[in-house]
Amino acid sequence: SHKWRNPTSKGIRLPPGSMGLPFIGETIQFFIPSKSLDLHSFLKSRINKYGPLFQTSLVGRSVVVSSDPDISHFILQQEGKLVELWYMDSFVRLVGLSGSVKDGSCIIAGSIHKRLKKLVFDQFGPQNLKAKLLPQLQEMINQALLNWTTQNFVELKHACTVMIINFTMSHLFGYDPVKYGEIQAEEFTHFFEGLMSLPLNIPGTTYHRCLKKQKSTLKIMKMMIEDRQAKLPEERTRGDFLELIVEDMKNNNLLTSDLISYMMFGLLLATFETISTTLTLTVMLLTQHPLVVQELERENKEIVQKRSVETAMTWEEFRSLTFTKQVINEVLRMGNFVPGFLRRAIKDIQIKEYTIPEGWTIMVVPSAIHLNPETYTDPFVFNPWRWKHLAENNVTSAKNFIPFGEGIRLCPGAEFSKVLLTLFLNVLATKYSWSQVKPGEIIRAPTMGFGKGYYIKVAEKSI
Ligand code: HEM
Repeated sequence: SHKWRNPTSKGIRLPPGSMGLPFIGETIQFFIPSKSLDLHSFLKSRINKYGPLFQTSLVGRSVVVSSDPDISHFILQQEGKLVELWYMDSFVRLVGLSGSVKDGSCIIAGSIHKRLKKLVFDQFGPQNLKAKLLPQLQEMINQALLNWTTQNFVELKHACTVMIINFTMSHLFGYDPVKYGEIQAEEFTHFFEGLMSLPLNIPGTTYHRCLKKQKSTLKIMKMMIEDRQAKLPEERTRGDFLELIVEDMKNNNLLTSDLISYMMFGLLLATFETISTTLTLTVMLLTQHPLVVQELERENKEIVQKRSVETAMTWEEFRSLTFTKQVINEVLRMGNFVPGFLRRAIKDIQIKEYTIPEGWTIMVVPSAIHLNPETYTDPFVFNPWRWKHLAENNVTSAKNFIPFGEGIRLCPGAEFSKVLLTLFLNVLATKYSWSQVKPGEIIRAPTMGFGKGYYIKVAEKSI
């Protein structure tokens, strides 16, 4: 480890670990693709060697990695006090979270953060889900699946991406393709890989393509906002997300159309990437576990036997899909789609005998928590039934299951995501059958991807 980097002169003790090579640090090891759901080898080897809290150096930054449930819980509770949100520079630039890209800091903080978060909660939270989104999501899922049966095969992540982008744009943002042109959702399929690629803004690179797509989408979003502002009095009936925002903009001049267009773009990204990845992994795992599919069918039969199959599912019926939700929990536990939650220490932080110096990056890794054999017996076995047992024995406290984060930065799309995933699973497993065109491949680098794609053929189930 490099002495010049370690402020040991202050007499503080840093967590164990190695800073690797000058400047590059251990970045290369961190980005080496791993092809399983197991803990990434970068983490595994370091946790074995140094314990659950260790130091490293990534993309030119000094980082402390936490894989300990209690330390992670503590850190995630310190937002605004000892830590603040921090994302990698290339990510920040593309998502547009930041006005000042130089130090990667995020300006959506404090009172603006609170306000925007409330807006997102209002739109994506339980109340609106129950009142409005549940039937809309069912329609989206039914239409998409029916459409997939007409195709020779679908690449699942791509197909889900298109489904979700079209839904978010039309139902939440009130997008009108006649007015603004087709959204070209398929161009977003590799957007996230672009975020994680080298930030070289040269024509031909993935990063350049992403920036271009971002720019054109932001322009459309800004037009949508301004058009809606102009029409507000007579169009106050849609009750969609854009209407809520535009109402709020009237009373707060910090909420400019530039800021809001960035936020909408960020929301779009947050929605499609996480959910399409989760859905793809879900189908992959179900294909390997036919007993789970049988149980999903059994649960559905029990619930719908009281009514015609064609009627939409009610909120009460939805709530009683206990096993289906256990499957989703199990996929979220094993999937770990967000490889690390990033924070920056705004003060020196004392943790046991160690100090995390001010300015350092802290990465909380949920995978280490979700794959901990002390909490989850045989953590690499896909076993949705374990959740019944876990609930009965009160094993999983909030600290041991954090797929949506924790604290002030808790994902405001958590309920929405769970409803969408549960509904999709219900419809797929009960009305459709599918076969793999070829086995899928899971690649973590460190975010999850599916290599050349996961291709399936979908057919309606003969009843
Ligand atoms: C399976 C689906 C999803 C997963 C696993 C997920 C996961 C997460 C996690 C772990 C965080 C916290 C990150 C941190 O603390 O650094 C987060 C934040 C966030 N998520 Fe999600 N998310 C999902 C879907 C969604 C959806 C559908 C939306 C759309 C509303 C959304 C919007 C957001 C936003 C706006 C934040 C930032 C919150 C803040 O900074 O306060 N997410 N998500």
